Amino acid sequence: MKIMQAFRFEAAHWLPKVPVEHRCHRMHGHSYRVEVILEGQVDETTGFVVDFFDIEAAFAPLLKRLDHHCLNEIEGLENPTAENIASWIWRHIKPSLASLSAVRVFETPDCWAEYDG
Ligand SMILES: Nc1nc2c(c(=O)[nH]1)N=C([C@H](O)[C@H](O)COP(=O)(O)OP(=O)(O)OP(=O)(O)O)CN2
Ligand SMILES: [Zn+2]
Repeated sequence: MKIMQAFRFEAAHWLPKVPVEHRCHRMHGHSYRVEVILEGQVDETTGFVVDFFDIEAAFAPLLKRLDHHCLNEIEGLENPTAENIASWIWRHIKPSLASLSAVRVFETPDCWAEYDG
């Protein structure tokens, strides 16, 4: 069984590795959506794979670091592409969410990157 919980945050960033003519080389912002996807057996007693409240608790410290910040200033996110944000989130929440299956980061409603370890 798979379950998913979504989170949103607002952040600024710029992409240092693209050519200076690329518009994403300039500082700009996005309304990011993050989908945290878990996979596992449904517990017979609770009916949960994992309690959504536990996912929220695991993600809360990251949300605090990401929301309304400049992503380039966060350690490990110096090149904050959607791909790198997805793997950064994975690295930080996997220790507290063993059944983590994937992290999907939407930079816009039409573009996402997914990391599954
Ligand atoms: N593979 C990736 N490609 C690009 C990434 C990325 O993270 N991974 N990121 C960017 C820029 O961050 C860029 O800002 C993307 O957003 P934006 O240009 O605003 O998106 P749209 O083109 O859909 O926006 P419109 O202004 O509505 O056209 C670029 N590439
Ligand atoms: Zn961008």
